[in-house]
Amino acid sequence: MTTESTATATSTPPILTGLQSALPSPLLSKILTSGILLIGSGGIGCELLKNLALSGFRHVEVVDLDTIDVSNLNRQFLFRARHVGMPKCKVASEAALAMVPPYSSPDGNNSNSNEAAYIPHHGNVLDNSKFNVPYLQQFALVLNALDNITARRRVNRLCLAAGIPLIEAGTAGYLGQVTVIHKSAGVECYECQVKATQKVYPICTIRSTPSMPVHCVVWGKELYKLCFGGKVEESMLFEDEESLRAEKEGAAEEADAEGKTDTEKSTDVSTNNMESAGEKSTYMDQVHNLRALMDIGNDVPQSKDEHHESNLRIAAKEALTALFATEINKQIGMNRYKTAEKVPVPISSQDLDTCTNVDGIPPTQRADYAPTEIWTPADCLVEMVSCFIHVSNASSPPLPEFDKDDEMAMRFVTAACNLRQYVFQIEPNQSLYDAKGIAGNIIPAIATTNAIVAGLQVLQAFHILKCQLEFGDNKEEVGAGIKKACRYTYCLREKTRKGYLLQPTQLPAPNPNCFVCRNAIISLALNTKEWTLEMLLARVIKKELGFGAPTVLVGGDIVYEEGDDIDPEEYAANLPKKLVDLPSGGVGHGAVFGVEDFSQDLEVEISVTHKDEWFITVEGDDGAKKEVKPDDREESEKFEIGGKKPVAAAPTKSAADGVSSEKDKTDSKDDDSIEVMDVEPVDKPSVTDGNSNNAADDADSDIEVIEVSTPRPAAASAANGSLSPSRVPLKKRRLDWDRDDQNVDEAKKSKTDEGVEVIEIE
Ligand SMILES: Nc1ncnc2c1ncn2[C@@H]1O[C@H](COP(=O)(O)OP(=O)(O)OP(=O)(O)O)[C@@H](O)[C@H]1O
Ligand SMILES: [Zn+2]
Repeated sequence: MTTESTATATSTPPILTGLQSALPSPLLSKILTSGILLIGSGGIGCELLKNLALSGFRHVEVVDLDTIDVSNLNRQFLFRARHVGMPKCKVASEAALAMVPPYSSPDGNNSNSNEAAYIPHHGNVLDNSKFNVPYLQQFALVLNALDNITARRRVNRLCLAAGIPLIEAGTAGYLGQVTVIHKSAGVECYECQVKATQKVYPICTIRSTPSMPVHCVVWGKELYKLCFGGKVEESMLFEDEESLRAEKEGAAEEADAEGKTDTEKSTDVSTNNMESAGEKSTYMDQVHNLRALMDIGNDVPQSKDEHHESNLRIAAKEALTALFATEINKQIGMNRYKTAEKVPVPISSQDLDTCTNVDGIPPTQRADYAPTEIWTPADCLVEMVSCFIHVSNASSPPLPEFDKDDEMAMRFVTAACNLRQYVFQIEPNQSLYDAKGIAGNIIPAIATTNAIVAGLQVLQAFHILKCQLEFGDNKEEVGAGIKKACRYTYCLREKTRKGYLLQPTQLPAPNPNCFVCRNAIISLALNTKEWTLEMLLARVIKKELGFGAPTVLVGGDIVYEEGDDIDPEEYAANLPKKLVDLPSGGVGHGAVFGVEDFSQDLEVEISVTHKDEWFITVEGDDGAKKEVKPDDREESEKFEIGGKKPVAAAPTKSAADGVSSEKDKTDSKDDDSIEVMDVEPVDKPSVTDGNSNNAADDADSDIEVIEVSTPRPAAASAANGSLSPSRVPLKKRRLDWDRDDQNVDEAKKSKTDEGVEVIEIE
């Protein structure tokens, strides 16, 4: 646990007076006493913290693993330039705490219980030693403001196991969605739906501690701008003397305001940022030098002599050494990467030496070059140097902005991205082809969408608290209340037929085949004679199914176990064994084995189909699928989750179609995948009146359920890997005051007064 921020009531609370008139007093009392856990203090998280503070919440804990980067400042508005490098959760908690209205109870009692505490935890929510079921059970509810599937999955499972409601949200550009997940409400969980295949990456900031390839592609694009851009200051990696000075002054003021002594200021490095505030990065001077040698931004063009190329190589080596070694070492020394999954490893000096090796051939100029190959660190460096030389020799300047269709830009970004991946040990490395796919799908994050979504989350929090207030410890009733009151709301890009951009729908029922919330048996097809237990654990049980510390049981006997108190050697002998050769009868065709994870309170059974022939299947113009050729992927990629249950005889190849869909599924479950469905304006849905959904009728008089004729959701279902984009709601609702457009304003006003969750956005 890091530092705790507290504030006490002082005088008449002006904002709380406003809250007192806006919220019913029992709800306000509940808000004042409820503990809230927020996971993620980035784009959505900052908005949420501000909303929570201004709504009067006084007990909030915030988990985030990242530190503040310059690129966060444009919309993560709780952060200032002087905070760069500090933990996001700490700065955000302190900024939000300052917004909490002071509170004095009606009897004038300013006791300690009225003290507000916003507690930051600079850590990874995947860390089971801290963020586990008992920890979550302290809170009334959990709010997610995350940006990746792995963490969302983890919080989903923890909340289900702890029986704590989770308000999940995500945005992708203009699209967003919010929903409520709660075990006793009997509603869909985060993992109930298979994700669609289209991916976009709604990012416009740089992760200081990257964890996914997309973070490194974004960084590579900014490095392109820094090295080749017409306006170097537009790169998120740029820093100038002025902002450094402001940063230093800000940090000093902050330390003074906190009453820190000089000794504290000099020693309090990890939390206060004093030591690094205003300190120049190690690469900026070298980059300026390199730009000058390439004649970028020079007032007077450089004259180039016969030493020019070797000077350029030396400058390139200095800049790349600063970027991929010196700066990394400096940040490691300042404990900046303490939440990284693996300790970063600077690029070796041996590799960096290749920058000045005139014989080095860039991978893209080799005879056997293929855009799908993965470059080594040395390849990446040679490729980057060749880009610098290319630009320096070109008759016209490079494109000022990265363009994925510009060949040099793509080579440069692929190499830069991979070098950063090597440093942070992020897999899988990206071929030029892969990196292009990611680079082309990065869309800007939009602050307004984050703000709208965070507002909706807090309104859902009010509903949950009201249910907890009304039904107390009666879990079933609280669950039923949540199911009735809460909404799955889509934030659309196109207005609905009646002109609304928010579309609330009933919380969907769980998928009966969900192994997470419905304990459904998972079917798994793979080659049981080729797969080892080790492959199964890494590729399927951990990566695909998200188990953290699995125990594997075959025939009721443990064949593998992980955990803090387990000796890793105990089951090591089983790891290289083929599945069919495992003890207790092995895992062959038709076998059912168990996997448990006590950290997530999760137990599943996996039913296995042996399959040894895999084919690539394509869909013809007529929609029919046909197998075109044997699948030559690595063995560990040839498996299928879901699909057909095992049959008595070994299946023929036609018994296990869907190789292509298997590939799609694998793709779509990448941690960094983000799916957005096409956005369709809601045009004239066919209203089958009279069939309006009962729950909505009796739950909310303000919502009417109408049926839509097509299986396509009228709403956009979006989010950064967040909710259930492929879900196709059969029902669609609209506000009843929407029925008569002329009365919308009046009706909206009256509903707003009641604090309904549907807002019209002009
Ligand atoms: N495993 C994790 N543990 C703790 N924090 C995490 C974890 N994974 C992601 N986060 C944090 O979640 C936050 C997500 O915020 P981020 O700004 O990237 O996305 P966002 O809130 O969807 O907004 P935007 O899309 O506008 O960027 C980041 O600050 C990140 O550090
Ligand atoms: Zn589920």
